[in-house]
Amino acid sequence: MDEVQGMINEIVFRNEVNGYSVIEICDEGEETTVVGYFPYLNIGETIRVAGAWVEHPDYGKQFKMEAYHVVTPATLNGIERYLCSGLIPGIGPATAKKLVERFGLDTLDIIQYNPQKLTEIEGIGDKKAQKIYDAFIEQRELKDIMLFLEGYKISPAYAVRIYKTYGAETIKVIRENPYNLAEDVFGIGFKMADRIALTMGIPLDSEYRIASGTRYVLNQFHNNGHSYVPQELLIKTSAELLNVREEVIENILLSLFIDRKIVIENLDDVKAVYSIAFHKAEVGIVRRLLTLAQFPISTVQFDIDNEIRKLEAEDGIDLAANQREAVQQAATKGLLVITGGPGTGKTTTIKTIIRLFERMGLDVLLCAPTGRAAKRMQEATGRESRTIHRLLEYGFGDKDEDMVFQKNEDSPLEADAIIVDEVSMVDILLMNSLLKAICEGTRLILVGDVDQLPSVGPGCVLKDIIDSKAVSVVRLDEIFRQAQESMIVVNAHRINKGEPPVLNIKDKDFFFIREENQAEILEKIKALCKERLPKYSGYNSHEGIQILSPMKKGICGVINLNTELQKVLNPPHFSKTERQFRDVIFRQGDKVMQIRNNYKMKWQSLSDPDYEGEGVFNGDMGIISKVDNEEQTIEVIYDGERVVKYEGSDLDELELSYAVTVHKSQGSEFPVLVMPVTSGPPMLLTRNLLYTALTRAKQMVVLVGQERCIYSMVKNNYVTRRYSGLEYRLQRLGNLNEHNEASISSQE
Ligand SMILES: Nc1ncnc2c1ncn2[C@@H]1O[C@H](COP(=O)(O)OP(=O)(O)OP(=O)(O)O)[C@@H](O)[C@H]1O
Repeated sequence: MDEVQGMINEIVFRNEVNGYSVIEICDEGEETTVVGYFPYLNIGETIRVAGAWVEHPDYGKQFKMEAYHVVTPATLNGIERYLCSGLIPGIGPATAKKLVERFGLDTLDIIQYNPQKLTEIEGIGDKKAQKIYDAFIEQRELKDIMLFLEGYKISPAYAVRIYKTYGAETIKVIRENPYNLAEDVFGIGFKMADRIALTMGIPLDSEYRIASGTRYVLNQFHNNGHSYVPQELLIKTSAELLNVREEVIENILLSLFIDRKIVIENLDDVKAVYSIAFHKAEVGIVRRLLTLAQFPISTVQFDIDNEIRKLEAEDGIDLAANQREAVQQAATKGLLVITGGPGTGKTTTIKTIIRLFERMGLDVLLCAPTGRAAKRMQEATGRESRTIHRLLEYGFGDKDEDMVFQKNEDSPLEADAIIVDEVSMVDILLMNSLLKAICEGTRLILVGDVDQLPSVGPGCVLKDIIDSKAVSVVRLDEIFRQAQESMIVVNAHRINKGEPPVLNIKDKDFFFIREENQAEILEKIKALCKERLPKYSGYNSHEGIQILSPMKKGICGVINLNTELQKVLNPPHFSKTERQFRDVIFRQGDKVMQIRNNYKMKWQSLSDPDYEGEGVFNGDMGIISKVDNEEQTIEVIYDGERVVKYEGSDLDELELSYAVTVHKSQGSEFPVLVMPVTSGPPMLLTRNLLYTALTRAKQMVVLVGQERCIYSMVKNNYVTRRYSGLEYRLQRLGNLNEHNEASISSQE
């Protein structure tokens, strides 16, 4: 085996997922190309590589790495290049130069052992010195962890994620129980954890392995929207994954049940297996909903019918019979559900309910599951509306670091009425948390469109509540004349009933452009967004025009659409800085979306820099206003007002958002919507998805693709079944309560 040594001059190519890299190393002016799977690499570092010389047909002589180790940079040039390679936020080329000029070969030791001295450099204060120290230590730890994990064939990209979860504890946690990885680290499945465990010598039939694997399968079902899993299905799936007999799983389930790690319950004729949290949530929702529904609400002093008539006269509207019914019931019942499709008057009804409640002197709180939905509700009603999380004061608890809802059964919401919009997006955990904070006697009004896609999290709460018939529901089904003018509304209702949409009526708002293949669809969408739609609609793709796609992958999937649209809508320009993060380039001027709720992320007001707050939420869209490659930060302005600074791996939470998936668009509305319609997985291309997509548009819809795909989506009434016990429990307990009431009154 040969050996070469040199300082890494350039990383010519790197696959972040598996670590395969082509690098240039330099030793005393002599350059060598080295290729191989490097878990960890940094410009400026010197490496010693063992391997063999090979001849590449295109690139000539290269050194193929078999093994290598890193030699800490030992020359001034090496240290400077190492520091400004993008490794440490806060150190760019200028700072690196100053540091090396001042501290010479001791620079890295100073950072590691005496960071206070860094403040001797102009422009570095205490805060920045601390930041540099933290990042440096993090890099050192990360390097060790990457090398450790490489022994188990874990790629650098996963190694970073694992490190982000466990920090300096990583190696200890994995040695203790590698199966923790599957539960704790986003994107790591049981199989990867299992591979590590088996390599570490844990036997195939270890009880530990079987229990972890079975719980992992159960969690997978929860992640796919199920509140429980039928026992038989869980046993079968787990036995297949773990390659053991079904009896082994059956025994493990029993011991997990005895140890109170899971719940097994007979729901009618199904043996349902739940994780504890989901079982608690489901049972809690049922109890609390029925309590609210059955709590007597007194309105004797108030002539509600008369008051509604007065409101109608003042607003110059004539409520439809079921709208009036909804307003009356909202005032007289503890719990009411209002459901209806687009244009059926939900917002008008909510507004009337609020006005009536205000006249009755009731305190009303408004909320919705996402920031965008809450904002829309606020705009439509002219009253403050918050996200459910904000309403429940989600934040750090007194005792520990965990985030908790500060509003709960011990500190309930103080209100006479609470109106929740877009309830179809609320999952069982959030619904339970909300209900915990609502006292008996507070009126709860749940509003939503039951035909929308269900929540991302487990359960189908709105549908189950409605189908159970255990609580009062008012369905709004009349499309008002004003709404009928819109083909978006008319077509949404047609699609919901399984009828094909009517396309391209002159002077209307629903367009279809025929393109046969995906490459042409993509080109057409690019042209539409760049030229035609901005001219025609007055909006642009940064503001107002939104592309939705059913899929993430493929030519017309969100990932490729964003790459391609960025090229035409925000191309590189000498005046715009940019930064590559994993496979994405973030450029000044790009439209981006936050993809996770982050309650700790700080923002600053653009108009008043002294005004600050915390929290950026899943689905928030903004524009990149600054890319600072010296500080290694990216600034995003949300709603033209809140400035958020992303550092380092925060960028994991940011995506380009010229195009977003239909699932991500739930709860949002856009003036103009463009969507590719082309073939794809039938489980995805459903009526429900098309309906949800179209109802996001307010002024114009443009579908680009193949008519037959639209028709097959309309016909595809496949609704993924979600295992949920909510409807069953509501029915059973609701009936039981009714029965008890009836028997009590007959005894009286
Ligand atoms: N009783 C009514 N009489 C006449 N017009 C009405 C009535 N109720 C609602 N409308 C009108 O119908 C249209 C749709 O109503 P609204 O916005 O309340 O429906 P929505 O269900 O909230 O719709 P979307 O879900 O699309 O926002 C509006 O233009 C509204 O003014």
